[in-house]
Amino acid sequence: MFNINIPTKVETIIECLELNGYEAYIVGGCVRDSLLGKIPNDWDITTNATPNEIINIFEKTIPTGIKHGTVTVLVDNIPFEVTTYRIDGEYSDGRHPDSVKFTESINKDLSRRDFTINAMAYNPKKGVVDIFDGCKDLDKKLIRCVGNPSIRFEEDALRMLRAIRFSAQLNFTIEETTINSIKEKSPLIKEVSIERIQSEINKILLFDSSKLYLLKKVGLLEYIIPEICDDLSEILIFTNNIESNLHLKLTMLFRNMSLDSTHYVLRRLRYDNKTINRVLILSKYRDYNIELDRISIKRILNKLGDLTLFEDLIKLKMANLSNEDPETLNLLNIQKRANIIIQQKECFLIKDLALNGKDLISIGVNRGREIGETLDKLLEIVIENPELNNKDELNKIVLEMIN
Ligand SMILES: Nc1ccn([C@@H]2O[C@H](COP(=O)(O)OP(=O)(O)OP(=O)(O)O)[C@@H](O)[C@H]2O)c(=O)n1
Repeated sequence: MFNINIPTKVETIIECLELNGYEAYIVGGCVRDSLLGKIPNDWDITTNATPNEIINIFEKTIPTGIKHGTVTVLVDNIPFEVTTYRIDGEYSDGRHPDSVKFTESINKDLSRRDFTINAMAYNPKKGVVDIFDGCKDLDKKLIRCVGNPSIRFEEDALRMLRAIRFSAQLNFTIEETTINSIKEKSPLIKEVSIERIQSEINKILLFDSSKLYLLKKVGLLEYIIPEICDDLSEILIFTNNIESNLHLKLTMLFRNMSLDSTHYVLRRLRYDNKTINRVLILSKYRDYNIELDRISIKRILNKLGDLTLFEDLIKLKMANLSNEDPETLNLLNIQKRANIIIQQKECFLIKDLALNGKDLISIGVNRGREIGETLDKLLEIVIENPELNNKDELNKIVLEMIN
């Protein structure tokens, strides 16, 4: 019998439910990850107690998803999701079950789950409940639907993307009937909300971006990002080569697209403004030629706004080069010099000038556009002559400018 090390708080919840006459198991991802020797992200508990019964048993609960049978139980203020065994109803929108029916049977609850490796439950006294051979599939490194794949994907079309995400996350293969069914059902992905799709795409990119080729192979990519379908194999050489960081991966993924198209696709995929801005600025300066001299480095630091994006730009440029390429060494030296510029607090942004807009007005510069133009000129002077970045010197320069 397998033994899973369950956190004490989770064990307390299971024991409490049992003492009140109910069954309780940990279920899904935490069983899968524990059997793989990985630390689970979270511990989900499933029980035959109804949501009201769960609320009555525990001191502190939050009815987080009562419609779907989920109650959050707080143990020492740590939240755990406890869900009543359920059989889902029809998913007419391919997203949410129209109705949720509870059941008394753990086996029925496991039957409605997506993949065999996610359809196992565990109880410290009873061991692993594994009616779909999830353990065998873990050994064989296989992602296989529970029962009929077509039905599973019709219930929730996102599961097609989840299959590819798990294959990226665990480095597993997708079993043949499951993959054939994804090929057949791929148009159903159009029914799924873009937010859920984006979240899975991000995980694929971060776990193993090379698995995006599978997305194309099964026909899903043409519904999600058709713009990159044609030259995907070339794009992936670069995308796989860059560190696992979302905006770097996205910048590489859209490397053959114009800035306007990149912006359009990122908006369509509902990325947040911070991610969009980072990808756009990195895409804009990806081919910018940075010289080793401090002035050139400060100019690009100014365009990017901070050192982190500068480091990202260097990483992007290096990912396009071989280790032996002399440009690699040059880029490393540029990076070192940028670090020194930052350490020495040299000014490359208007906000770091020794004078601000208010100071300029008091010196006599006209309000409005002239203020911005003067600050731009001062910054250009200070980038070339860092020693002039103090109030007295800049005052003198401004007075000369306006007289
Ligand atoms: N579309 C879905 C989503 C989830 N599940 C089931 O609900 C469990 C929990 O789902 P989720 O938290 O999304 O994923 P995990 O399997 O826990 O994996 P991870 O935390 O690594 O994302 C899954 O294991 C699976 O049994 C499902 O059958 N169909």
